[in-house]
Amino acid sequence: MSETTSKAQTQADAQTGQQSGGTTVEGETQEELREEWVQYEFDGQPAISTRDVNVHYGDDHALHDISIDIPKNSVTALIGPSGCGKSTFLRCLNRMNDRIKAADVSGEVEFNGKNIYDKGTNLVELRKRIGQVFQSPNPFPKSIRKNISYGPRKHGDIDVSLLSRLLGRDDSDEEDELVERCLRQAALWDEVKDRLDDNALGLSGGQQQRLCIARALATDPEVLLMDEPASALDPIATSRIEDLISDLAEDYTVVIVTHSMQQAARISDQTAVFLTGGYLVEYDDTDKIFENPESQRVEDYITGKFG
Ligand SMILES: Nc1ncnc2c1ncn2[C@@H]1O[C@H](COP(=O)(O)OP(=O)(O)OP(=O)(O)O)[C@@H](O)[C@H]1O
Repeated sequence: MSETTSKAQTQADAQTGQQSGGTTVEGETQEELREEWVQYEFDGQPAISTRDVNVHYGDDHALHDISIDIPKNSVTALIGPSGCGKSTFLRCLNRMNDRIKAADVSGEVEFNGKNIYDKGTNLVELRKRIGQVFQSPNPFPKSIRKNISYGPRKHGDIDVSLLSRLLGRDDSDEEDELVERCLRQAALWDEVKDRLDDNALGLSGGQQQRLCIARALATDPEVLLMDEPASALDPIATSRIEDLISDLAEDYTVVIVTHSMQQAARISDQTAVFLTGGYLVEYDDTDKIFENPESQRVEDYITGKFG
């Protein structure tokens, strides 16, 4: 279907009843849905490319043939109604679904020229390069400093100097530099620089979430996956996280699941819209999705007719 006819065809389908009532896409394959919109094109290289990603949880087919290219150094939002597979798809991007026994993933996810689902992929290395920030802030019950340096120390990325070890000291210039860099990148340094050895659990929710972002940055990732990172925060803390995400996109690729269409519109460069049943119904520049989507279903969803 051509670009010019696709929307008209979709609307005609809706009138002839081929559309299945908006919230579901029963009877249509991902391939048929895919014909409703034009392949999203952008300048530059993708950070991640997915090809025909399917996920089953037992008999439940939770994601259908998801194929998208995610541009480097930008924010990609995944939106859609509850249960449409946003988090499942996000977890496919760094194989976090491997931890869910019932999840069966097929298809390819290409990162740095390799399919991350190939045998022999080093999962520790993969998750250092593709970090994750969760819905609720989950700092370790350790000092602010140790929250940042724990991972790099564990992986041997920070060497404690021989002198420090002989003196029984745990600190190092390398650690100090890392802690300051990550806290600055996460816009938290000024608030915590005088209490780096305090327990992180004493920070506010918004500060804890920025600490978790700083912790994710400490392993030197290329991609940050965020699953509703602001949903547990008040509006002021949310706004700080949104500003931070926009700043981070200068150096990192961010993929964010959000329930808030306003948030997706504010901070993302491109948006993928999923609908119930685990189908991708449109993927394009965020402005296009919110101002002139190709798919009638997307228009109905973003104008609040359902979902
Ligand atoms: N661990 C699991 N075991 C079995 N089924 C699961 C599991 N996680 C998700 N599912 C199912 O997969 C489908 C997609 O769920 P997922 O959490 O990915 O959707 P979502 O769009 O992120 O939802 P929400 O917006 O409510 O967080 C749902 O039908 C859900 O019940």
